[in-house]
Amino acid sequence: MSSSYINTSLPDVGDRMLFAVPKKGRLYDQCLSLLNNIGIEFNRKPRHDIALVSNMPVALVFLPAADIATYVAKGNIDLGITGLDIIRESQTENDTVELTRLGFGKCKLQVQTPVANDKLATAQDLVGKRIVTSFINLTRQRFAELEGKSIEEMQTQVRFVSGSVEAACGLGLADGIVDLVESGDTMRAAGLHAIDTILDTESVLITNRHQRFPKLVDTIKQRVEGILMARKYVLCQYNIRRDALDRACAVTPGRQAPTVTSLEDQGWVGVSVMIEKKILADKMDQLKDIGATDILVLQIANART
Ligand SMILES: Nc1ncnc2c1ncn2[C@@H]1O[C@H](COP(=O)(O)OP(=O)(O)OP(=O)(O)O)[C@@H](O)[C@H]1O
Ligand SMILES: O=P(O)(O)OC[C@H]1O[C@H](OP(=O)(O)OP(=O)(O)O)[C@H](O)[C@@H]1O
Repeated sequence: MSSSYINTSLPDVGDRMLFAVPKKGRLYDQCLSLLNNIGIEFNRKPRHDIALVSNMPVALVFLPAADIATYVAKGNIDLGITGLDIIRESQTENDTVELTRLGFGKCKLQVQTPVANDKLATAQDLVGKRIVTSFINLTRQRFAELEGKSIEEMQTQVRFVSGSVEAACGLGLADGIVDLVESGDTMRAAGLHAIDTILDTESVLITNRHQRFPKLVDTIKQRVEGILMARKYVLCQYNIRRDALDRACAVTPGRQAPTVTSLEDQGWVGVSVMIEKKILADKMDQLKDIGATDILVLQIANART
């Protein structure tokens, strides 16, 4: 459960909590931005995969995203950021605890076939055929389910390749593939289309069941959730006639309840309330319709729930 680094050129992590983040790839930039936003300060030397955090008893460990779930599940790492797809594929969901979904790294794990082959239009059409993927466990589970058989007995052949999965059909290695799709550009460029979705995935903050540092884990979780909330909501302030307050509160109920303050003019109140960004414009229109004035919208830099 505890860390045991023997390479003396590595920084001494001492009794620090180990926090794994992807060392490169799709999640890297967003993870660094999140660490910055939650006030984690560190200096990573070139080619070093461990960086000591200067303002918390934490050491960051930069690992391939694909391995992070396994390290966390086994207890070698206390906290980590990786994709839900990786957790499911590495079958570590029972040994990891999902703390928070992070809202980035969103994509779908999809079954894809050549557009030109209209005989392969549904996942069922691929049963018994050849599939290539980096997600063999999730693919086998899906096709065993479609066949109504166990993974040992299923007919569909599922083979592993580590990357450039989309090339497999064109090269004659597979009839279909299973791979991640975000914009769909990679899939379309390879002449493929999606015929089934196995999983909707995004990045998650995970820990394990052995938690050596529950307090620190909780602090980081709260900081992350504060940043996610700040990104999702704005603070809206407006004035409304006292007799229209009930209607205004129905339009903007807030996360818990609006804050209502008295104004010098007894017939009016000021309201301050959090509103989700995606419904803001609509809510402002509705407030205007019921007579609200001086409707102001303020960005939230950070929050604690
Ligand atoms: N196109 C994408 N859009 C959004 N998220 C993605 C996309 N591709 C991958 N991800 C997410 O990022 C995780 C890591 O994928 P990535 O391709 O960066 O892995 P990697 O193979 O470790 O990196 P690299 O390809 O640089 O070696 C995936 O498991 C998934 O959760
Ligand atoms: O739908 P899109 O927006 O095109 O994204 C999908 C692609 O992104 C991922 O690969 P990535 O580009 O990270 O490189 P990789 O194949 O080396 O993992 C994934 O494996 C797809 O190939």
